[in-house]
Amino acid sequence: MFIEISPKDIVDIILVASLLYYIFRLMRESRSLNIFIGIMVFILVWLFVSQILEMRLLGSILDKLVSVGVLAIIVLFQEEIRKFLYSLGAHQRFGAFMKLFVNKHASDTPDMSTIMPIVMACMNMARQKVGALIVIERGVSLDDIVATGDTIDSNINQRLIENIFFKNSPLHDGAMVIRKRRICAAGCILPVAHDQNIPKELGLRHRAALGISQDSDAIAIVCSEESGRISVAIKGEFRLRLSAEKLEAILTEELLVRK
Ligand SMILES: Nc1ncnc2c1ncn2[C@@H]1O[C@H](COP(=O)(O)OP(=O)(O)OP(=O)(O)O)[C@@H](O)[C@H]1O
Repeated sequence: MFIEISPKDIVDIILVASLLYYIFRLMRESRSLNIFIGIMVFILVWLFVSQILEMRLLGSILDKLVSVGVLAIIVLFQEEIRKFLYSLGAHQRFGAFMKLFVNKHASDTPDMSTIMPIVMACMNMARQKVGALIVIERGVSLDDIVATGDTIDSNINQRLIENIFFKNSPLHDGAMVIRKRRICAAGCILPVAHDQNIPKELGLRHRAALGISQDSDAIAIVCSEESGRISVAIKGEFRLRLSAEKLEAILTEELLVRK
C-alpha cells in the first residue's frame, strides 16, 4: 500500500511543523515547556490507542478528554495565546497594511515638543535620583492601563512631570501615560514582566516597564530611584544606562522617524 504525497501535503507538513516549532519556542520562553510536552505525549497516546490499536473503550474516554481539552488549553495558555496573537498582529508587514486604514492627523502624533520636556524631566529626575515610570502610547490603546490611575489630561510640561514624580506627590507611585501630545494619566498600574533573565538589581518599576512593552507597542521610560539611571523598554527589550542624548535619539527615532 503506497501513500500518495502531493506538493500540497508537503506544504501542509511544513506549515504544521513550523506551527509546532513556534508553539514550542513560545512555551520554552514562558516556562510552560513541560505542559507542552505533556500535551504532545497525550496526543500521541490518544492517536496510538484510538487510531492504531482501535481500543474502543479507552479510545472513547480519551476522545471525550480531547474535546474538553481544547477549552482547558485556552484557559491554561491564555497569556501565551494573547502574546502569540499580539506578535502576529504586530508583525511589521501587517502593521504597514493596517496603516493604510488608519487615518492619523498631524496633531495626533508626538513631535519634538512632546519629546523634549520628557527628556529634560528624565535628566533632572535621574540626577536627583527621583524614581519615575513614563509610558508613551502608540498604536495599541492603553485604555485599560489609564483606567487604573488618575486622569490628568494636560499639556506635556517638564515641571509638571517632575512634580508628579516628586516623592511626596500623591501621584508619584505607578506610571504616567502619555497619549498623543498630552499627559493622559498618572499613578497607573502596569502588567509586570515575569522573565527570569532580568538582572537582579532591576526591581518592580523596571519589570513593569518591560511588561507593558511586551504587551503593547508602547515605549516605557524608567528613571531609577536607586541608581539614577535612565532606561527604556521597547518591544520587550531593555536599553539600559542611557544618557539624555541617547534617550532623545531613541524617542526621536521611535516616535518621529518610524512612527
Ligand atoms: N506594576 C506596576 N505598575 C506601575 N508602577 C509600579 C508597578 N510596580 C512597581 N511600580 C513602581 O515602582 C516602585 C517600586 O520600585 P522598585 O524599587 O521595586 O523598582 P526598581 O526597578 O528597583 O526601581 P528603582 O531603581 O527606582 O528602585 C513603586 O513604588 C511603584 O511606584
